[in-house]
Amino acid sequence: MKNKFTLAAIQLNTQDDKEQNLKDMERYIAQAASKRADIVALPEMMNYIGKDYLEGEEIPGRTTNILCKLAKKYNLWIHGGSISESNGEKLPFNTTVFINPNGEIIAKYSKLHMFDVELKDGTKVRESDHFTPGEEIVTAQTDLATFGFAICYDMRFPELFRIMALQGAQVIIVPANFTMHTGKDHWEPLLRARAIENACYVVAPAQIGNKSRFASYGKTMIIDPWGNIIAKASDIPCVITAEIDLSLIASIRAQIPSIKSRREDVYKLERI
Ligand SMILES: O=C(O)CNC(=O)[C@H](CS)NC(=O)CCC(=O)C(=O)O
Repeated sequence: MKNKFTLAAIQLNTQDDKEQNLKDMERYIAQAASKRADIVALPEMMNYIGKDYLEGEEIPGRTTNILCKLAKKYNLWIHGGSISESNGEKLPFNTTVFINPNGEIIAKYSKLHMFDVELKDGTKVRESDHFTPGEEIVTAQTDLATFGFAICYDMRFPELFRIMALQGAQVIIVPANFTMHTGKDHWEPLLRARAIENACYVVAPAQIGNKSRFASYGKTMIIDPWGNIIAKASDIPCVITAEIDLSLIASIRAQIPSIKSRREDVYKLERI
């Protein structure tokens, strides 16, 4: 396994023109490849955000087939930020895919926690009216690193990240479409806390721009296991990159053994 590799995160302003969104995704993946990225990650709902909800795509399907071709063309890993995944007669899942450089989908994750809120700024969202929550915690061991997967609102649930860290996750990818109202106060502290408490990298590709339901906060960022923000996007659609050095994880965990010194004997949480 390489100890160091280059990770790119894409910030998008996805709107309700799916054809344009797919073109934008392709353009920014090409840009990430030109920056010699080994892996590129895209934001939540990367192919469509509109006032109504698209019906879901099969996986594999049109959007993921495009990503698989691009992964092979550019010989890189692609973490496909989420799309609406069809679920038979039921509401679709909000699902991300993880694609290897051979263009194969090796993992997929459906968002566990549904964003059902009424915010002081008037933002009212009921994600559970439009999506079915996932049922599984997903990590993937690869020759690059061991990755963990979450989506957006999931980042408010530290137990999910702790379980993925205990399952060996070294880099946790959290595609998002955060609201401006919550993002201005919570985005950075939540992401940095998940990185610090688990001594792992956290990568958050985000949506930016005004959308039909709420304005998106943006601030795509890559955070190291110490909690330093090692790359952060301007408020435009763009690609940011950072070098991932997995040896940092071991050195930080040797200094601060917060994972090892957990009091499982006291917590008695059946799941962990
Ligand atoms: O609805 C769509 O089009 C795509 N899905 C989203 O944008 C989701 C659900 S509305 N957004 C969030 O979960 C924001 C979480 C957030 O902002 C927080 O936790 O503070």
